[in-house]
Amino acid sequence: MFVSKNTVAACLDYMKERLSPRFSESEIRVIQHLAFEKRLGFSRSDLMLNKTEGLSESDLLFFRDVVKRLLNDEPLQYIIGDTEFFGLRLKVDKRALIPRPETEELVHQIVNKRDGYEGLRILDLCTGSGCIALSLKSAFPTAEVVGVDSEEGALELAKENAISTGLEVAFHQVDVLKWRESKVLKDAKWDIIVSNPPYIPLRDKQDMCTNVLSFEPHVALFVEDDDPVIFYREIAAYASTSLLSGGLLGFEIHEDLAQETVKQVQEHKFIHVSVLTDLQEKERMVFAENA
Ligand SMILES: C[S@@+](CC[C@H](N)C(=O)[O-])C[C@H]1O[C@@H](n2cnc3c(N)ncnc32)[C@H](O)[C@@H]1O
Repeated sequence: MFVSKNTVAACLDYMKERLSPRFSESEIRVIQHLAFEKRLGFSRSDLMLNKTEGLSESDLLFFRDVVKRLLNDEPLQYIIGDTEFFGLRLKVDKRALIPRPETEELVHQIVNKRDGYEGLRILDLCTGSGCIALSLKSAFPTAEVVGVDSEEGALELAKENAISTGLEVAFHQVDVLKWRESKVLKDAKWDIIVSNPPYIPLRDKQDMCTNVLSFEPHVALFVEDDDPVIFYREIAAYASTSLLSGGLLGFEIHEDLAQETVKQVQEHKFIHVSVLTDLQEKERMVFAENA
């Protein structure tokens, strides 16, 4: 037994006591809410109103495991097993990167830029969990949406997310850096190409948190120090041949690499090239249109 009384209140106190050296009060409230929502389907108000309710032994084990894994630096989203992204509940696990709020901003920008368009053909390169592709399908129900990734595990997860959200997106295994050899990409034409590719130079590893480094797939994060914009160069080259005239190219980028990314795009004669900042005021997105 790890709490004196098996009640919701005692369990909340236990979580707070164990987590408070590492997490702020507001973070602990989020953790408590998500853990109780996952295990017992509690809303925030259920949590307030049911403090004297009893918990079973297996419930207590669940909450103890959540605490243990958090103290072992595992990201909360992997422990809970899902996350919310653009209003969709998506499964997440170590097969793919946890979708980030900045990426949600990228999706919002695309939706704003193409609001009201019908029958779009949309390609999401380096799709991971499928978060961008599925969000765009939910925003543009008449669109044909394709997501590609090099990793089998990520693609399995993306397909599971397509099933659980009921959104029809086709996912394919493609090495984006070898797009010239891809049957899926060759000869296809698109209205929108979007990508959040790996963009962290390996040298930045030393400054990164353990919960990212020890749990998230490195293939999703890192690029070689000597060519950190390799994905943008290849994707811009592909997009210049496959985006329709006026088609939109949208990238999430490394905050320090905006100008280098813009250069890759400009070399392919795109027009209306712009850099947008995220909510943290960091240069986070590049947009351009095919001439
Ligand atoms: C930064 S993650 C983005 C995942 C997802 N789009 C998101 O925004 O959360 C980059 C993704 O690129 C994939 N990737 C890495 N190298 C690749 C390659 N050569 N071709 C295609 N996908 C690749 C990784 O598997 C990973 O899923």
